[in-house]
Amino acid sequence: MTNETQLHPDYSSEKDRLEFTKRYIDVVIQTSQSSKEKFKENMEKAFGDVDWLESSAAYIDILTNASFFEMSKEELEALTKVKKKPYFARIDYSQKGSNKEEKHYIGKTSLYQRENQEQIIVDWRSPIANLYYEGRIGNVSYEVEDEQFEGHLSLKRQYMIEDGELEEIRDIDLTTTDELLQESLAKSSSNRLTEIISTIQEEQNRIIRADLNKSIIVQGAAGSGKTTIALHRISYFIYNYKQHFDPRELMILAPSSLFIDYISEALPELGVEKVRQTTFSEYVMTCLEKQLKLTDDKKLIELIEENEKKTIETSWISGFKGSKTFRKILDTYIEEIEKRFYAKTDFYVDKYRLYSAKKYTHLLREEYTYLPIYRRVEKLKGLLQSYVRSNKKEMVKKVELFYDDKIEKALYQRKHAANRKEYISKALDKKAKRLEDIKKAIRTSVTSYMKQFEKKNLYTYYEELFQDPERLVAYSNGALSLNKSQQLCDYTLKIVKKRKYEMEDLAPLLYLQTYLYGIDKFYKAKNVVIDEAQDYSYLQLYALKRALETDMFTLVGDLAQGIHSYRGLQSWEPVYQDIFPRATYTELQKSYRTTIEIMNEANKLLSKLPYTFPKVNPVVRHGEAPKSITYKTHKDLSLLIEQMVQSGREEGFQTFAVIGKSMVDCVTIAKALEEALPDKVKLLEEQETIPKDRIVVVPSYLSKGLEFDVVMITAVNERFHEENELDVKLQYVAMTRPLHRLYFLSREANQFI
Ligand SMILES: Nc1ncnc2c1ncn2[C@@H]1O[C@H](COP(=O)(O)OP(=O)(O)OP(=O)(O)O)[C@@H](O)[C@H]1O
Repeated sequence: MTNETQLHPDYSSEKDRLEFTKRYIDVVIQTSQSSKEKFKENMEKAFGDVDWLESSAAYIDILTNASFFEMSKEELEALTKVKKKPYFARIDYSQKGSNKEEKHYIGKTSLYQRENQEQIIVDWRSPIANLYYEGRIGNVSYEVEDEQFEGHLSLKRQYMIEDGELEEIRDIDLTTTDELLQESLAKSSSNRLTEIISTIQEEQNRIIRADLNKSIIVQGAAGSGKTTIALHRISYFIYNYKQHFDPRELMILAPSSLFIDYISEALPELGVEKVRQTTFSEYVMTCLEKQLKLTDDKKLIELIEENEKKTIETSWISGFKGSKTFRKILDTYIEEIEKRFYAKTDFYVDKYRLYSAKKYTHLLREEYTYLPIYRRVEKLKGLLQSYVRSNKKEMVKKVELFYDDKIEKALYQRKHAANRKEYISKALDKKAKRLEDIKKAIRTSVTSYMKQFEKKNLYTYYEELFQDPERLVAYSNGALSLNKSQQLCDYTLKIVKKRKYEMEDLAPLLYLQTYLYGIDKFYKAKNVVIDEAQDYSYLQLYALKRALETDMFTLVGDLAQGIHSYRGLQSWEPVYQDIFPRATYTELQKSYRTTIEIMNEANKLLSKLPYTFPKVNPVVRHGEAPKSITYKTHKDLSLLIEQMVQSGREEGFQTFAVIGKSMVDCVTIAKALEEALPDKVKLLEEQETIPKDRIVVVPSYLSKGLEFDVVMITAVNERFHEENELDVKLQYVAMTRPLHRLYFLSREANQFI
């Protein structure tokens, strides 16, 4: 604790307040574990020795009122977690027209008295806490459910509380630079995702709190806090909609399991651990209720290594299958499939016409369009069955009456006994036969009527789509040449015939499933957060929106890091113009991760990309400039890395990564390092957890989204080429991973851009 803090005029009262809050939390936790009756006793035990509370209105209220702490299990768990740091800020606010100044202590979770609504800790997600993030000292306003409140903000104060002890008090106003942010950024990279609540910046706060009923698209520079914001927005959503939404109705789509592992550390702290976390491919398979055999998604790697001519020649197919043109092809295909379900004949039971083909088709194409095709057919089948059921008796009766009438007439009219007997006996036989026929027709007519319609599964439909290149050209309205169509069909059929699929087939499959068979309600999340959204194709996003029947999406991404752009997005425009027209589009240019020196170098690469991005602004934090070092042998390289890690550790850094362009280079590096430093190195492949205590070796394309204190971009045999867009992006991604230090290690000087 600094002397300055102790000299702060409010030091003593703030210390008391913290003490009070901590003890209070203890009592609530203790009492909830025993019984409510014990509450008063616990309170007296906890506060019996203090006199500074005697006059506190809150304390008196508490004593007379034990019912306030009926908390849910979740609330109690949240409280237990924050005990050592119950709040991080305070604002003093007075409502317009009132001269009463309210002190609000802001923390990760709230604690309040149910009876008089007086809050001991205000949740950072509550409306009034917005003043901490947005409000300047002076006249301010905030909104609660569309109602505007005006007032005056006289104090914004931050606290550093470590292990339950008040370390520092800082009053902030317009002129003070946000020191807490600076300090938070200077820390080493363990557990950082969780620690930003106190330092969320205004532009980030606006995104977190943006209208939850609308989608939002964020183009954010590397390190601008996209992942962090996305997670906090979920937390904010849960807080605001806890009455209406189950957290399981929210879904985070992450780029890989590795990434899920990385963010899941942050989730419990934010109270969002119950949210569904999955990847796009896993989610599609859930919706299809089938574990598909996916081919290895090696295209990117092959493009990086440039050793697969075939991949380069066919990579347009990946892009095409995610395009708007392909969506139109699917739409036409679906329309064509729908037509196959138009009825050709009227529906008869025996000789009775119960339903006309015209009416049937009308229902199918006009009335039931809210249902997927196969469900419409099911519904119509049910409708025919109910017609049969309700006409059954009458049809049987008609037959009976017809024969009974004949028999009766014969009884009176036929004079000759033998003749009459024979006639009646035949009539009875006929009647029995007709009744049998009609009963059989009643049982079978619906099934046999439905036989005119095809019954195929999704995978057959998908395969059939590629069986006729000419038809595809027609469906595409000429956008696809016959030549290309042939190439597309040959390429796809070769795989799907074996019932295998590529990553790029998943969106079309999801789309067809949605329109042909439908998606089970249970799988439909109502609100979706997508990180690294730039790697999604138009069709992936479109299909998701249709499948989930919601447009409440939070999309965060960075086109400059779009290393999958051969199949992903080239621009956000089609997303906000076409898919989510209600969306708000925002750009974040400020980067919090790294130092000015590192960001300046990374910015130089941005200008080599075919986009017009403004330069990324690093938050004012200086560090060492990136260094380039050449080495000769593998042994030299591992020595070099070892030294850097060693000196980094001495400076207090904890996480170290060696990033190579390709996996091939990484394997070489990892081998060399492993020899020098056995058991201290980890080569990171997809689907793995990141060990904190090891030097991580990771290929550039897998390092996206991750961060480390120290990064050593290393080239053995690979080179990053300036004229290759993918290479520029890969190097940019790698360069924006470090928090504090960046080194370039290569055998020759020209291996980096
Ligand atoms: N307001 C903030 N206060 C403190 N730290 C912050 C803040 N915003 C972001 N950070 C930190 O900056 C780093 C980058 O954040 P994050 O990983 O969310 O960025 P990103 O935009 O997803 O980056 P990338 O695109 O490179 O994956 C993290 O360490 C995060 O904790």
